Amino acid sequence: MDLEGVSSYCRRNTSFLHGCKYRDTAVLQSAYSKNNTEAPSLDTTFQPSLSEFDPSVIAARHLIVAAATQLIATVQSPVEFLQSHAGRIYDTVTLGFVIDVNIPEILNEAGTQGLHVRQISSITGVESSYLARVLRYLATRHIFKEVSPDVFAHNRPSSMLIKAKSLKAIEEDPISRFDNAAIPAFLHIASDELLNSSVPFTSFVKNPGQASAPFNIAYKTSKKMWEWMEEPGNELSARKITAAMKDTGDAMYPPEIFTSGIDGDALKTNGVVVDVGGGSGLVTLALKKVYPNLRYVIQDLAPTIAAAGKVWDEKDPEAVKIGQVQLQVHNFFTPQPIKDAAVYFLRLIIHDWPDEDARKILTSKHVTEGLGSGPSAPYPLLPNFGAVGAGFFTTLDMALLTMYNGKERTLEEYTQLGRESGWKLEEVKPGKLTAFVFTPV
Ligand SMILES: C[S@@+](CC[C@H](N)C(=O)[O-])C[C@H]1O[C@@H](n2cnc3c(N)ncnc32)[C@H](O)[C@@H]1O
Repeated sequence: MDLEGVSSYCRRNTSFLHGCKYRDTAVLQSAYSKNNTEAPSLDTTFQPSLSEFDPSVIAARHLIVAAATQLIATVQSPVEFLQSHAGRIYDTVTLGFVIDVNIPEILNEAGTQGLHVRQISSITGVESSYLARVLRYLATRHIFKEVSPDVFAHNRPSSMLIKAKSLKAIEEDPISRFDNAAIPAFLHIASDELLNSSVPFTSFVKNPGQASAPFNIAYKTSKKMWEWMEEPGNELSARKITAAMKDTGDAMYPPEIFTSGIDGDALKTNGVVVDVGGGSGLVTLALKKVYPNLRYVIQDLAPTIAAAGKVWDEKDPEAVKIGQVQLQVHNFFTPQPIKDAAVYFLRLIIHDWPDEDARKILTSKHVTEGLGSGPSAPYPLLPNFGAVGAGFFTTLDMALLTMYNGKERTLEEYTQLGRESGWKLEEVKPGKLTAFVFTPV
C-alpha cells in the first residue's frame, strides 16, 4: 500500500487522531516531490535523499508514526497489545540472526525477484525450515517481503541491514564484517551483547549493590564494557562497537548537530578542540569541515585510537600528517594532558556512566551532549510523540542502564552534575542531540 493508500484507509476508518490524517501524509508527499524524490514505498529499497532530513518531512513523519502507534495502543485488545510487546524480544533475536548468517547480503545479490529458502539454506548451511520461519516472522512485521511462498526479497527497512562488504569479502575476513556498517553492527550488538546483558536486568535493579551493571553480572567481569572489549577473545565485539559508533552519526544525523554545538568562528585560529572519548573522530570530521582554522585532538582508549588511525588514513590523511588532527591515547579518568584547550567536546560520553563516574570525567570539559528535546505533539498524542519521539532515547536509556549503569539525563540532572564538578551550565543548544555548554566556575 502506498502512502496515499495508508492515509485514505486511516481517514475512512477513524477520525480519532490528529496525526494520521491526510494533511500530514500530504505534507510528506509534497516535501518529497519538492526535492524531486519519490515518497517512501515499502516495496523498494531505501535510497537516502535530502528529503530524509527536510524538517517538514521529519515533523510530518513524527506525527504520522506517533498517531499510528497511539491508534494501535487504543484500539488493540490490551491482551494482544501486551502479548505483542512481550514478543518483541524476537524482533531483536531474528534481526541478529539474519545479520549473523549474512542473509541481507545474500538477498541483495539475488536481486528483486528474491530467493527461495532452499537456496538461502545452501549458502548459509542453516536448515531451510528455520529460515522460512524466521524470515516470515520478520516479513510479517514489514522487514523483508515474501514475494511468493518461501521466496524472500528485500524491502525498504530490510535493505538497511546490508553490510558494506560483499558476501565473498565477508567470508574471507569475518572479523571485519561489520566495518563501515553501523546499522547492522548496532542491531547485532542488540541481539548479542545487549540481549545477554539484559537477562540479569531485574536482579540488578532490585539489588544494584551486587555489581557495576547488569552487563557485569552477565559476563562475570568486574571490568567496564570498554575495558572488557580489549581482552583477547572479544575482538569481534570491539570491532562491532567501534563500527556502530563510527557511522551511526553519518546515517542518522546531519553534521550540523555537532557543528552547532560550538561557536567555532568565535574561537582563536589554531584554538584546540579536544574530542574526549572521540571514538574514530566522527565529531571531529564534521567540526573540521566547518571550522578548518582550529586544531583537533581525538582522545580515546588504545584499541579505539588504533582503529581511528585507519579511518583517518582513509578519510583525511593530510590532516593527521600536518598535525591539525592528533590522535591521542588517553583514559578520561586520568588527568587531562591538554590543559589549555578552547573546547572539550564530549558526545555520548557522560550518558555511559553513573553519576559518581560522570563527576570524575567532568573535571575539565566544556561541552557535552545529551537528551534530545523538541516541540510537543498536539493533543491527544503523547506530548513526547511516544515511541517515535522520546522512544529511541528511552530505549537508549535502558540499554545504558544495562551495559554501564549509565543514563540519559534531563537538563536539571546535567545542571546538577556540572555544579557538583565545578562547572556552570552556560547554554543549552536544542536540537536532535541537545548540546549543553559548560564553563569553569
Ligand atoms: C558512546 S562512544 C562515543 C564516541 C564518540 N564521542 C562519538 O560520539 O561518536 C564512547 C567512547 O568512549 C570511549 N571510552 C570509554 N571509556 C574510556 C576511557 N576510560 N577513556 C577514554 N575513552 C573511553 C570508548 O572507547 C568510546 O569510543
